Amino acid sequence: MKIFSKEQIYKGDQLTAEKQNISSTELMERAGTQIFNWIHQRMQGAQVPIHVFCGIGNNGGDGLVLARQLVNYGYNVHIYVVNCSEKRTKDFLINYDRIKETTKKWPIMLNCEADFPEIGPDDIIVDAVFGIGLNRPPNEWVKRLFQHFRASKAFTLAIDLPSGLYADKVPKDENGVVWADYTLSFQSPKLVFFLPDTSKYTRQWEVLDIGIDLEFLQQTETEVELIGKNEMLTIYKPREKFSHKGTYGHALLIGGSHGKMGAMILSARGTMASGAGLVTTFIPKCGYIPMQSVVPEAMVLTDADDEKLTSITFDIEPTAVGMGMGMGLDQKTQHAFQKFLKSNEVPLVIDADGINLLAKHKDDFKLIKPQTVLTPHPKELERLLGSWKDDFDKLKKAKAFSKKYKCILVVKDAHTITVFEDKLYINSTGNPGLATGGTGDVLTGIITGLIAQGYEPLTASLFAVYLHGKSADIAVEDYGYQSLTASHVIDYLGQAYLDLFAKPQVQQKQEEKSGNS
Ligand SMILES: NC(=O)C1=CN([C@@H]2O[C@H](COP(=O)(O)OP(=O)(O)OC[C@H]3O[C@@H](n4cnc5c(N)ncnc54)[C@H](O)[C@@H]3O)[C@@H](O)[C@H]2O)[C@@H](O)CC1
Ligand SMILES: Nc1ncnc2c1ncn2[C@@H]1O[C@H](COP(=O)(O)OP(=O)(O)O)[C@@H](O)[C@H]1O
Ligand SMILES: [K+]
Repeated sequence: MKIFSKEQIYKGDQLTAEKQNISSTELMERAGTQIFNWIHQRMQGAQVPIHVFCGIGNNGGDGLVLARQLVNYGYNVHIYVVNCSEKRTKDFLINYDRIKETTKKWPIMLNCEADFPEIGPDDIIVDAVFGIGLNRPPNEWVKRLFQHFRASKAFTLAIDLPSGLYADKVPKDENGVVWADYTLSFQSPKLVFFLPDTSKYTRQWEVLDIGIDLEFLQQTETEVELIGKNEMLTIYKPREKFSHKGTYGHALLIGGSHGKMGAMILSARGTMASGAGLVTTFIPKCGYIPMQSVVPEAMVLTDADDEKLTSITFDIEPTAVGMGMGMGLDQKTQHAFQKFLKSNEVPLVIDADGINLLAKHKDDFKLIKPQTVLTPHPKELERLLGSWKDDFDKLKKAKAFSKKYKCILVVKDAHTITVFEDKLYINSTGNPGLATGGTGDVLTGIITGLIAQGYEPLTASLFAVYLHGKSADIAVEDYGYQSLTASHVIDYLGQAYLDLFAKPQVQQKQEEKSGNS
């Protein structure tokens, strides 16, 4: 799913109005009506007090359209105008007049803290104060209004995005933002819903279709994309009937050290489960027996050293290499790693201590070949890029790094973001059950396995991150967040593949009723 920028959203609105020959007021009517339909479908006329807080821009206009419809349908609605600026938009004013014609209970003007209404914990707040047009921090009293919302504990539904949140930067003061339970966003979700600094401002979100011009939606290239099942179905490579293990590549995994062989075992199992034809591991001698015993499907090559890697040499011809898992930072390992980077021509994934070694020897950045995949967690990313001011600064630095070295950066987090040059791909699967040792090693195994099978490195990264998270989403149903382990992610990977083609439950039920299968 495309995530449009603020500028693109404004352009889409304008183009839609022109092409569909409608006014911006009619588009606002559509937007507000969609919000109303969403609420009406769930509330069915229930008389819970609904407090609609409208700003003076178009977000406030949406709120007024909604409030008018709620009044018309007999809801218990209280309407407020958050009178924070003289600059009211045309469509706000039109809808302000319309609401005055609809009800004698005109909107209440809020000008300061003394005007704040009482809000009960079982009431509903609709936040239509600011949308994507916010261009400076709200006034102090408006910030206090947002805190008043939060203190009330009422269910808070934000329109388009929680007020006080910018579409393209991180707000400085968390008290100056509405903490929404749910956000109904027009046209596309906003990037800020997925970033560690700002995702806390909405627990859940949903996109409402307001009939923006289809051609515009399809043809506009966006910098950010949300990756879900639909995107993955188009890149999935089916297994051929007359195929054999040679068809699906030979993955080589390099890493491990005394006490950290588990990382390599998890990676190897992840690679195998991703569908690679053959897997070989290159590890220090001490890992030979554990690896052979736990992963009999994988072949093992060993370093001359017992405890660490000192010289990476092999006589196989891998189709993809994944390295760095549990590898350690010994100087001899560093030299072997550097030498390997210089000579390697095979598509490469670098993780964990591979990234740490690069970060310690920044001169080696130049050895990163185009299309190399790096999979840092936040701490490794910081070692690689230096510290950042906020999430937007982090993404800017990540894009610059990717552009400079033409590499793919898999920035791991609750919503992993894969960065390739100027594009950001946000993953939609995964859960906090993954916050446990070894899950990253499994991910590297899966990426390597997919590249070995012929997926392009970028596609392999996106698909692996998606499958890894999906597997955890399925496994968590059986194990819960606390007991989910990296091994479960491997065990459920098959379910994640199968889920790609699972029919949505509704469709399945309909087909069962009509006797289809
Ligand atoms: N396709 C879409 O997404 C559509 C969006 N619409 C709505 O339009 C919104 C954008 O509307 P606007 O551009 O009018 O802007 P908003 O209503 O989001 O924002 C605030 C308005 O107040 C002013 N302002 C900004 N920061 C302020 C501050 N700190 N204190 C006081 N005033 C401030 C701005 O000049 C702007 O006019 C969207 O978020 C959405 O709710 C709909 O009406 C129509 C369709
Ligand atoms: N709260 C979370 N929600 C979703 N995914 C998470 C969460 N925490 C961690 N993950 C995922 O788990 C993996 C952890 O990787 P990493 O930190 O490298 O672990 P390790 O080095 O122990 O293998 C990443 O894929 C990351 O995106
Ligand atoms: K809002």
